[in-house]
Amino acid sequence: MAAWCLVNGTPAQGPERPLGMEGGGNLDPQSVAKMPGEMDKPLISHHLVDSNYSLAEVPSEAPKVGILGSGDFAHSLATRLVGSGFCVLVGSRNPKRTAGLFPAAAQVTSQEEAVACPEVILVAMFREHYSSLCSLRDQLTGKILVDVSNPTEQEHLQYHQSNAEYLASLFPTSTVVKAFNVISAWTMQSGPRDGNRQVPICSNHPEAKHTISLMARSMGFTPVDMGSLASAREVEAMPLRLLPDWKVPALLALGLFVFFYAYNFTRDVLQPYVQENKNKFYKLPVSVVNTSLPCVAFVLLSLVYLPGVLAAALQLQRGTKYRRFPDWLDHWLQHRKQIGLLSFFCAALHVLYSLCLPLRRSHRYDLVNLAVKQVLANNSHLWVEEEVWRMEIYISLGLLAFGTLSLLAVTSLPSIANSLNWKEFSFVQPSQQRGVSARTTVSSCDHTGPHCILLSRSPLWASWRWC
Ligand SMILES: NC(=O)C1=CN([C@@H]2O[C@H](COP(=O)(O)OP(=O)(O)OC[C@H]3O[C@@H](n4cnc5c(N)ncnc54)[C@H](OP(=O)(O)O)[C@@H]3O)[C@@H](O)[C@H]2O)C=CC1
Ligand SMILES: [Fe+3]
Repeated sequence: MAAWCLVNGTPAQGPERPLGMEGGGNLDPQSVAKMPGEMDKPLISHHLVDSNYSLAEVPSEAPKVGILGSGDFAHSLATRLVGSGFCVLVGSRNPKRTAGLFPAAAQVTSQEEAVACPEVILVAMFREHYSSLCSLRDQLTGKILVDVSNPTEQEHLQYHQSNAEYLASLFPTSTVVKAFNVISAWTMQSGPRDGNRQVPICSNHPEAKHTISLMARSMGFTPVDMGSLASAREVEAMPLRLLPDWKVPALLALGLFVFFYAYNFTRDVLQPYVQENKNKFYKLPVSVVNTSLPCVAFVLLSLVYLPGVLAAALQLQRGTKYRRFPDWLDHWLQHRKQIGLLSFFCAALHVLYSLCLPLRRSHRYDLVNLAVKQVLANNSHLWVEEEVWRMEIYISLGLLAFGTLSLLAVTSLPSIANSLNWKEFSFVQPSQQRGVSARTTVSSCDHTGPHCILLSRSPLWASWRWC
């Protein structure tokens, strides 16, 4: 049995640390959720356990959280909450059947018992079953109900009221908070990783929102305040979106690839066939693809830098930088990161394809044919100095260019970009510090320096925003 427990910051027991609980290790002892009415109790700041942790070992002062439902998400929530030092009560319609599935530290009981003590109840059920909880309305009065549900696409279109607002309408005497729906059961259980730490939270009650924010933080997530419960519909739509920012850049890359593929096919395959009756159709899967990829990469890379130049030219022409850009330019500026990463993707594919070229049988036949020709010509030493140098330099420059592009791509990862300061970032992505995006019109600013320039530093190919 492994447990590592810090009570008031003091290690209480042995050092084993279960896999997947790293998020809990980031806890700031001061930021752990304190439930209402528990503000003066000793703080359990850090509590990592494995699934064999028994209930008896959860300190009695641990903040209590109830979970209604015993499905996949309830199980992940319970595991994560137990690992973060909470005392968890799971309310099931059939506790005997489901008890064995939960960590031993979580108490699986009836729905009535699970909601009796805790001030915070996580409703891990589907919308259509919310009404089955109405019998608990009196017990839930004054408590915080956290709606973690995600509608299906069809439900999202069908209902104009979000799941959270629906829950609030069923329980008008409780406080409803929307949270955790964007986190998958797997992430919830294994702990937050880079990039998916953010938990949008909304509610009409700031105090309840604050409580759930602290709870999310103590579970290793980063709460994002989304305002009132009216935003719940937007929050529920988040998991339904499929790469929304990538649609236009991906279509652009595809369009460019089709164009260059058609051009290279006509030039390298069709033209020799028509004019010289040479069959070079074997080039379609590798050679033509490989010739098209760098063209796409180059054009995409130029499209990353072009809007910054256009924006600067527009500002020069207008004589001011404090006016909005046209919508098309603004969208273009905002999609530079995606376009840049697609450029990197095409360049990486080109490198791989190029490395595989000598593996092709056609290449081996070409080499053998060349050797035979040399023997027939009685030429024992083929060495064209210029060709040799040309190829050496070509490969070296290609690799250097790819290395530079990789650096741009790596520094565009949020975790790395966030660890760089302004000077470091502008050193790596120099031309981008002057990239301009001006959805922002700023009225109260002296516009004198970088402090007014940097509104958002989303990575990369640089969505640095200037006012
Ligand atoms: N799975 C995931 O990755 C994520 C899920 N969610 C949300 O969490 C909620 C639960 O999802 P998930 O755990 O996957 O679903 P499951 O189907 O695994 O679990 C749903 C649970 O609801 C409980 N329940 C209560 N009343 C009823 C009823 N009348 N009929 C049927 N079941 C009832 C059941 O528990 P019992 O029988 O013990 O009462 C059941 O285990 C959903 O709203 C989902 O959108 C959100 C983010 C991620
Ligand atoms: Fe090349």
